[in-house]
Amino acid sequence: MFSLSDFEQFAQQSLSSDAWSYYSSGAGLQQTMKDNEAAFLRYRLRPRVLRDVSAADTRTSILGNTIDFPVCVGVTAMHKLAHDDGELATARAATKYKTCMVLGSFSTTAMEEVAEAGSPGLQWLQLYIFRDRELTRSLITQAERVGFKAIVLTVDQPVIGPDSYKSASLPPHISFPDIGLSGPINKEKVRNLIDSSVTWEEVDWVKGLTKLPVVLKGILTAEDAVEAVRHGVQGIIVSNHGGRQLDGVLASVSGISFSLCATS
Ligand SMILES: Cc1cc2nc3c(=O)[nH]c(=O)nc-3n(C[C@H](O)[C@H](O)[C@H](O)COP(=O)(O)O)c2cc1C
Ligand SMILES: CCCCCCC(=O)C(=O)O
Repeated sequence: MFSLSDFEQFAQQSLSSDAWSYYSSGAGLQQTMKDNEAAFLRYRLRPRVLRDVSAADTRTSILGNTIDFPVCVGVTAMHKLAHDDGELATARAATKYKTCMVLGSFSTTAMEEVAEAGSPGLQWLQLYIFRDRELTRSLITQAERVGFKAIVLTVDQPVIGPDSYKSASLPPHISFPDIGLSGPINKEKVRNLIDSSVTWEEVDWVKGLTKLPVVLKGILTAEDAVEAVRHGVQGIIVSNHGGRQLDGVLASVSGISFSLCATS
């Protein structure tokens, strides 16, 4: 396998049809999902010259931690849909290549085990604001305890979109140990966990609960980037959730320039 499309082809052949459709689909007519890729293809780089590249170094730092190259393992739920090793395998790989992994709240492996498998690598926790605020708080406390270095609060998913998993229940081997749900899990039950009434107040609430940096994931507009800065978050991830939530919104990469202009 040489390219992402080789890998994609292999995945399609190896996965169950529900898992493949979960990993590869977008919301609605998938206009935004398709545009994410098309927008990347439209961008062109502006190379600068005469910069002494005799010792090229791809290392960079994110929120004060060094990674070997500027690509991280973004958050995706339910790694055990793809392989029994689930998030343990992803964590090992991220650590091997010295980059950051963002573990999902909907991890199919306990946070503690993922932290151990990825040690001493860099890991962040992705968080939802659950209706159950104690559960939300306990995930933050646990992330601090196991040594995660940031909280990534997903703000573009107050409701899990209807296209997120095709069947009504998840396969029986799928469980969410940190959330206390074991299989077979009903999809509606998962959707009902998330609080759709969240506002910027909850951002302040999360910030008040932890000393870890808080990163907002799912900002697409200049206005919200400015608001995020006003609320004192340490980072934003410009994203449309892979076109999996709202169809018809702008491509993630197009949001980056708006957000950069606004925050600078
Ligand atoms: C299979 C799959 C599962 C995902 N699960 C989550 C999740 O649990 N939480 C989350 O915030 N984003 C989730 N995402 C969205 C990704 O983190 C990411 O936003 C998306 O792949 C697109 O990249 P972009 O953010 O650069 O647009 C998931 C995406 C995919 C493809
Ligand atoms: C039925 C579980 C759905 C979890 C949603 C995770 C997510 O954000 C995604 O895009 O998928």
